[in-house]
Amino acid sequence: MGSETSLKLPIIDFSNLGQNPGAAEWDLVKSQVRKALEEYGCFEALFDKIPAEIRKAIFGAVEELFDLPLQTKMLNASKKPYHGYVGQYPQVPLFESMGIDDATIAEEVESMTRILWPQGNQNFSNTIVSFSEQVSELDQIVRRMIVESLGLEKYLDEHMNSTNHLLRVMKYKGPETTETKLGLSSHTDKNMVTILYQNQVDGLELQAKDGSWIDLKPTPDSFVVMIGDSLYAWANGRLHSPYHRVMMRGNAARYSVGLFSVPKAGYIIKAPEEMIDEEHPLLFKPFDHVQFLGFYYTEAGQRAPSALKSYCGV
Ligand SMILES: O=C(O)CCC(=O)C(=O)O
Ligand SMILES: [Fe+2]
Repeated sequence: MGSETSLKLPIIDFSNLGQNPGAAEWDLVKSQVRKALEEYGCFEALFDKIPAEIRKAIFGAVEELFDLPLQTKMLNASKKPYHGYVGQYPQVPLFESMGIDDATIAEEVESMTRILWPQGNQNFSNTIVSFSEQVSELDQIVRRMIVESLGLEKYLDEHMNSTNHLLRVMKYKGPETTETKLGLSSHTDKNMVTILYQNQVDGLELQAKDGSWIDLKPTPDSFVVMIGDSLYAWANGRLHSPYHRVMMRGNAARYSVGLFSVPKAGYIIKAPEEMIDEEHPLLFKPFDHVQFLGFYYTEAGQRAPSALKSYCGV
């Protein structure tokens, strides 16, 4: 199971898309997205609409945040798991992260910013909001392509309105030994779609369907797009939600930023009837993502090989 592989993730170029679903380029990219998500549940996306200043500024903002004293960061301790500050976990000592709910909404980000910088930090909140807005455009393009390729157009608005955007920023210290050390344990994401952007320190690994681990080495221009369990359930298993982990080497710190489209509390995730037939019997009973997360963070949920299956598998 633990073997390395020379498999490479597909790289999909979104740079030449007009805002024009139905054009030839749109359909071509859509078919690449579908294929990559069936096979890997993940791909690298080239998306040049995000200006270089914002790409650069985001890591400045992230470093500034993690450089705050621990007590300050802990002021934003999480109400929901992984939504606020997380760090100093004995099982993943190199890892810390901060979640920013509704990261595309300026007032929400500003009020969270004031917790950390009572005197305000407009530069920080502006950077977070612009980055999140730009990346959420890629999230919307990808999800629209998914909905179309599954033939679920009539659910497009419902699907798009069913989520909020959570931005999580992550820091992994370098282990500063010659050994490779665990940065973040293997898991599947529980949300709909995750889009990751990293500084140039690699470490993210993705498990292919054959069990081998692919080292991701995204270029400075690319984003890693990944499917979570909620979309896997909605598509009734047609798209893969991959296990992934972070393994750290060397001295340099790795910074990454993830935009997570997260189903709203109270929204029931239910595979549309179009997804169910003799070849594709229903995999999961309808569920509320927030309640599912509640189960995931219990001991039984953490132990289960697939928390979603244990929670609501048919
Ligand atoms: O840091 C990364 O690249 C991955 C983070 C991750 O998998 C997660 O936050 O769910
Ligand atoms: Fe993840």
